[in-house]
Amino acid sequence: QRGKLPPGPPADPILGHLRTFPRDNHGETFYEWSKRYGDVLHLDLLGKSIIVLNSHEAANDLLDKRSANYSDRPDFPAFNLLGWDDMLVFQRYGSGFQLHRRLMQQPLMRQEVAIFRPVQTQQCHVLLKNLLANPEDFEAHIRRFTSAITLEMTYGHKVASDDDAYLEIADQVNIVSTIMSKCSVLELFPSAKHLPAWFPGAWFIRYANEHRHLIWEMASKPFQQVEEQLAAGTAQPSFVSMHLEDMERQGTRTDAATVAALKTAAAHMWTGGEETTWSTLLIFMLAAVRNPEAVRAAQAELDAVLGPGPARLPAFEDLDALPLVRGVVYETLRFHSALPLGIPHRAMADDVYRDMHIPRDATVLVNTTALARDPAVYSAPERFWPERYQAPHSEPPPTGLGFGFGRRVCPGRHLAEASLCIVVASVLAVFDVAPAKDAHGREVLPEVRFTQAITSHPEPFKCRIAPRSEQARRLVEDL
Ligand code: HEM
Repeated sequence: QRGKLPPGPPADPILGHLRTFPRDNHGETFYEWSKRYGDVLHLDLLGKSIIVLNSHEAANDLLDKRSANYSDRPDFPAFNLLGWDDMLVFQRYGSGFQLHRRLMQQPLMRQEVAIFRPVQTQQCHVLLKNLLANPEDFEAHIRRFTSAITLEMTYGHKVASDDDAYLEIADQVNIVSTIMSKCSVLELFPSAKHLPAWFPGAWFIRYANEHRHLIWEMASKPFQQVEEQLAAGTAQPSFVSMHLEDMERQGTRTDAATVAALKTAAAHMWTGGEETTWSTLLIFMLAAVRNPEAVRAAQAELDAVLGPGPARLPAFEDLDALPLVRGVVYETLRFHSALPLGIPHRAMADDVYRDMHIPRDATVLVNTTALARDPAVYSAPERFWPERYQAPHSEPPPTGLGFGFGRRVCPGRHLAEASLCIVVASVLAVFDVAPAKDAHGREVLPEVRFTQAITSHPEPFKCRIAPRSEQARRLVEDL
């Protein structure tokens, strides 16, 4: 039986919510609307149903428990223009999805990603050295960290210096990521294709046409190099080499479709993993500057485990003994998501939820801004409070709001969490992060302002990063 559509703000009979649909700060606006109309909102965009989920309960009920109906994606005309329709993240639910998902998921399972720890540790040490030498360029150093680990994990290519030729390819990828990060939420919808040129966002179509070739250039060169290295017996273990060797053993190495899928999956490690990890580490830096108490508590924990000073740098093996450091990572994910509205899901069939009719083909968005403040899950949600995840509070980690739901949950989440934990632990172990000072020597707390797009990170801000002690400085200098 069909119930009524979920509630929402008043709509124009023809344009629906096109005029009221927020141009920016979508999460905040949807959150405000949810307080008035309920945690499941319905919006109409030129006849297209958009469902916005604003609570953990609704997101879990629909996207996890009923994932058979909500694991599809809507069409992404703008990204299709970039030639990205083969990428797992944009793939419709079906056999292509299963193949791509298997390729991404298997080597990125919790136990499997431990193989990448040496790469993450080594590049984290490069990051510490760069932060010590040139702290004001922290954004660029974090970018170098995410590019270097991605190149080595995906293709086994070790970045030895800033002149590395592959970093040029990584720069191209960053251009593509910038394209993605500039794409506004409105452009996610099929109606974007029909928008007149004057409409904010239609510029993307032209931009996509001009830059489509980049992604394939970036995918081809390093992939081909791994193939040559395997033939010569010189390949380093990586996502691509491990898959190609497996395919050799299983006799599928000559299957052009599987090889093409692997090439796309490898490119996806960049586009899916690089920008999001970089954004989240910048969100951590902003949170650290603004929450000195939480930082001090985590540093006291680090000193207790590593020895005062600290006596040594943290390693992956220490993380189990550092619940507050992990709490800082969780609070970072909750403070602001690198994907504030997740990646849209699609209802494959009509559904009824709490007497509300969810129409077939509706686009389903998760509003992480509302989930982060969900009073059923988080107490004092506005507080950056890493202790909330420990007993006796034991609030749940922000897994869904950080990494998504159901069969589309982020396959890179274990890898991403490992990168975040080792960087957060290492930076806090050796550095103090404080607000920058103005001309009069007064501290200026950076504002909480994020870029407004599908992916999101803090607007550029200044801070002071300095060694916590002479001992900390020596530890980094000696790396
Ligand atoms: C902090 C870093 C990261 C964050 C916050 C993040 C977050 C997300 C979110 C929210 C989704 C959407 C899930 C859904 O639709 O319900 C997603 C999907 C995805 N992520 Fe991540 N991610 C991160 C890192 C990575 C990494 C390192 C990789 C690859 C190695 C990766 C690969 C993917 C892929 C391929 C998808 C699409 C999955 C699908 O459509 O089936 N992500 N991610």
